[in-house]
Amino acid sequence: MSEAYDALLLVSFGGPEHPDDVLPFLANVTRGRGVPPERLAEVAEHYQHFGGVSPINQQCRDLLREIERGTDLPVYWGNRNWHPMLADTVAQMRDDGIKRALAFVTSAYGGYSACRQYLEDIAAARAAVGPSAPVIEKLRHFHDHPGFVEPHADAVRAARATLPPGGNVRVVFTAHSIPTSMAATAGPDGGRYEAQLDETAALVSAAGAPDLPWDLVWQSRSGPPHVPWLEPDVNDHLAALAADGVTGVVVSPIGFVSDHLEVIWDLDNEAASTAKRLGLDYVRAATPGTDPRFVAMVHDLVRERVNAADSARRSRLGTLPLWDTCSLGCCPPPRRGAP
Ligand SMILES: CC1=C(CCC(=O)O)c2cc3nc(cc4[nH]c(cc5[nH]c(cc1n2)c(C)c5CCC(=O)O)c(CCC(=O)O)c4C)C(CCC(=O)O)=C3C
Ligand SMILES: [Fe+2]
Repeated sequence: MSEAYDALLLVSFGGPEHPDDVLPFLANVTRGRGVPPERLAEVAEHYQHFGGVSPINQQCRDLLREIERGTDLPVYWGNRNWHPMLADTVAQMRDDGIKRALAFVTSAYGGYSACRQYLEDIAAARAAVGPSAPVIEKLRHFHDHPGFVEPHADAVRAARATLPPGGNVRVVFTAHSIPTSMAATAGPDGGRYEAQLDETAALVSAAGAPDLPWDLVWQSRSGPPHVPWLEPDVNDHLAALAADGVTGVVVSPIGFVSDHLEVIWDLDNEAASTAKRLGLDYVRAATPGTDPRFVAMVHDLVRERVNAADSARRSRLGTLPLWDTCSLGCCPPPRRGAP
């Protein structure tokens, strides 16, 4: 497909696949991040509720298989926090003679957790492999690519159709909350994580349920209680909607690309119970997963990067500035322990 690049690398978060993996996985995720032990114990229980198996790795295997069907490039897969670990994958790529790869990261947005941390982990994996490690270039943010927006929009439409007819229905878009200090440093001028999510929400709403009002709220808050994170939390928001006379909600997790643990626990379990307690009709819209349009998007992003001409005409629905390569100082991590 291209002479400039000789491999494609799928990079994801990673998740445990055995009860014994849960604690070491959580240690990898939270190393040096100031997450209180009470929160970790609580999250460990969420994983143990599913037998210690997060669905995310299998979802990556499924996506990998579908991506491989559409390209002649060898496709590799490495995670930030659990096996297959990026450093092992990059070592394998080196052994296979790979010189220059493109990386597709399973996060559509900018910001420290959503983008830069992946760049840092790719850099750390390359450093661990040494000077013979392949060059690895991350593909751009895809928050407004039709291959991401359209599957979310169809899912909203399909989910809505399962609610009882009539009623006062709202679409509630969710994404992973982040510390407000991290939100402030996201992107070249700050606020980019929220701005991109707001653009995605508007696009999904316009395509999937243009007649319904919508909100963008946050889920899966972590960190110590005294550190402010983006609000409102989805559960608090459902209570506010119920108090306002809303009778039903379609919850669409546009912050994510697959139905991993943050979706099946924090939404299908927690938010769904909150809605039940409030007497709200509740349905959760699916994520792209292996939707053929989402898989085709990956190939489109590769094509766009390989052909400079295509970079000038990106396949996209929004208007926020986009770039191929993040600048070095973009999205600095929030200072920890700062007053
Ligand atoms: C922006 C963002 C995304 C979306 C972008 C992307 O997709 O990358 C995301 C995705 C995910 N987050 C995930 C899991 C976890 N996130 C945690 C903790 C944290 N997430 C944060 C942010 C994000 N997280 C932050 C700021 C923290 C605090 C600690 C820190 O500053 O880093 C913790 C620690 C325990 C806790 O929740 O406190 C866990 C277990 C899984 C895997 C699910 C599975 O296993 O199926 C996925 C896809
Ligand atoms: Fe997370």
